[in-house]
Amino acid sequence: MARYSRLPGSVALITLHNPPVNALSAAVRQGIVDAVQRALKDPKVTSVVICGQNGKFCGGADIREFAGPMSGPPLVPMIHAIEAVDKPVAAAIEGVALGGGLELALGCHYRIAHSKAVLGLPEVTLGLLPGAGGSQRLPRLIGLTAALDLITTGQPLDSRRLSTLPCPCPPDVDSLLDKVMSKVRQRSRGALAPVACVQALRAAASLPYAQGMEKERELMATLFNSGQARALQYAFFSQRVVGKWSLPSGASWDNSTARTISKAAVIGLGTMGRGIVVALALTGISVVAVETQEKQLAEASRVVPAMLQREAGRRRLATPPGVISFSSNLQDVSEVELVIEAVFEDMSLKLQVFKHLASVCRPGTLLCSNTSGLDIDQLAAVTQSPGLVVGMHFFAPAHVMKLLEVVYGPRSSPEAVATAMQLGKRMGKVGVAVGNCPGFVGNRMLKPYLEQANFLLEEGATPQQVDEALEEFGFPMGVFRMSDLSGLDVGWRIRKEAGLTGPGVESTRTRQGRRYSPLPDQMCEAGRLGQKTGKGWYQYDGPGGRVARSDPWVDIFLETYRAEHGLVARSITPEEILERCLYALINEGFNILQDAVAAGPEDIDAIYVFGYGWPRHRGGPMFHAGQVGLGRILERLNHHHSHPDVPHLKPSTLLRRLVAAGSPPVQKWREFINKERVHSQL
Ligand SMILES: CC/C=C\C/C=C/C(=O)SCCNC(=O)CCNC(=O)[C@H](O)C(C)(C)COP(=O)(O)OP(=O)(O)OC[C@H]1O[C@@H](n2cnc3c(N)ncnc32)[C@H](O)[C@@H]1OP(=O)(O)O
Repeated sequence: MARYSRLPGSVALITLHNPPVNALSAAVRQGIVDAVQRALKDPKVTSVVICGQNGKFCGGADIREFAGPMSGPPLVPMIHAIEAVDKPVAAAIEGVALGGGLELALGCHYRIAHSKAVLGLPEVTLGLLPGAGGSQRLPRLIGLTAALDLITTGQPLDSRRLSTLPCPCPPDVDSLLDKVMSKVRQRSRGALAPVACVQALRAAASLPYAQGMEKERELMATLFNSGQARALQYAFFSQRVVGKWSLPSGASWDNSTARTISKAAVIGLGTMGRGIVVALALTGISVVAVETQEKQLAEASRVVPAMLQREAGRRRLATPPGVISFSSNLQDVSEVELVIEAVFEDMSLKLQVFKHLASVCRPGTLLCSNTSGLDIDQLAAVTQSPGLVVGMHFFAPAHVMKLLEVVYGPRSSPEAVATAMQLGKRMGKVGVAVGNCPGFVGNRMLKPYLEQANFLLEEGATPQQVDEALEEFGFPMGVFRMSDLSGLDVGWRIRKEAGLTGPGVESTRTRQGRRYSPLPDQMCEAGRLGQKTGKGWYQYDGPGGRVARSDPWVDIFLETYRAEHGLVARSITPEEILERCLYALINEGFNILQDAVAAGPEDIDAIYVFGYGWPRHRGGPMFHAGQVGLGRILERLNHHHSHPDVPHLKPSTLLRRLVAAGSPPVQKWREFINKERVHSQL
């Protein structure tokens, strides 16, 4: 027979009981079948362990039964049924697991054996073969060669201990490891751990166990003491910290209730809108996709279902995607619970859409804008319920990129923020709640970074030099390669709207009282918009080309520009490139914390890691500042702040105060900022 018991907690224990060797008699088989059924039916049971009474797992089929007529449940289907159950089943092997006993263990999902256990398939010695699946499962577990040896001789084995075994390797192991190493180096962009993993496995393949262990210890010690491990562990926690959002009003994730959205609409089916439709539909939400331009609508109706299909297939979704209906009529959104406006980044157009939405949507509908930096309050002001308006800033491609900035204004209700954050979570995004200001967090910090990159070109650097320094740091793409990919006209349009460039604006290097580089505007004026035109800071094989090559035209363009403005090119080191670009960005991060636009450094770091390609093994810009040393950042900002007309390099008050307070670790900044605020020091 077999005894069934449920251990405290969730494990069911099935103990074979048939002294002296727990042979699989008809009664034992029946007992196993019944016990497995019980374990499956018991909702409290989440896993099953099979063991044998009296220190013996099982001596195999009951040899005595072979002589008579078969009775009781047959062994083969019984083992099949065990293998098929969806709760994990483990065999705990003590003493012997022989013949049908080992075959029973092979049908379990896991096997764990005592060091003195003896395992074997001795059927051959009884004129049989391992006919309860042993001849089929064992070679799949231990390979054909070892299985041949065990099954044809019937010789039992001691329970193996992995440290005593050689590492099975393909004949060309060195070339395999070299190939993997170069792939890993390329992919990891300076991360140490993936490289160390390959080194450890090389040791397993080439060294005796003890030496392999020594190598593993050495590698682990290096990783443990590296800043990268600390950065990655910090990134792990910051991802979780941002989920526990809080607003200056005191509303937070644990005192606000989110609405569950089942019907949503997206307005505008350009690149962003299409991605957002797919992201929503993948969560099972029914989406009304609205586009008023006929041509764009026709293209989206063709492209979006294919995108959805592809992504659903890639994610092997259990739930079928939500239904998408396409429309050219804004009136069709009247029944949805939430709208995401994703029209062109133009305030007057967005205002027009919001006014229209306010008139067609049911009262209580949440209205969200996928703006990358425009004023959410201004949009909220044209609706009847400003509390129901938030920004949902997606990143392209919206159905792939993890980051979502959820932008709240002073009038956004906790419910609206909670719903947007919850929706982001359903879409698999890392949502970060941020305050309303031009560019929010991500793009506000990007501005001084881009600005410094342009200044560096004026002063003598090439786009390649700048990009190489940033890529060496760990960004997947340097700033100029990235601009070419996203299109130089995006920033051009924003600068035109801000009155910084365009007809009637004088082509000087100081605008609106600040140092300004007209280089990117001039590139656009020359029709060099990036990959889409086949030419930007680099040249490509043609419009839409992806492979960037340096372009002598750009070198001549920069030389001419410098000559026109009386600038003398100087040699610029990668260190200066990093300091100027990254410290300007970090400094803006401190300003953002000071202004309470981000709740803490983790929010900024999550935004940069998940949305802007900041290398995860460097934690994020604010964490990096702590690693470099706040004093050092302050000193270098002071050094580079030689141009009083470059305010982004002027060290932020918060940075100064942190340095004055002895540079507390990044985990303490939130508390520090709150205290400073209470004492009106910020
Ligand atoms: C459709 C698929 C059908 C079949 C596939 C499966 C086939 C099989 O499983 S065939 C059986 C394979 N198993 C064996 O060949 C193991 C045989 N037994 C042993 O090798 C040893 O008994 C032992 C290592 C398990 C224990 O050794 P030890 O402690 O020295 O005790 P004994 O050998 O004296 O045995 C004690 C006692 O138990 C009886 N016994 C042992 N194994 C079986 C068995 N499989 N079936 C029935 N009875 C078994 C043994 O005869 C002794 O009995 P007595 O005390 O009455 O003599």
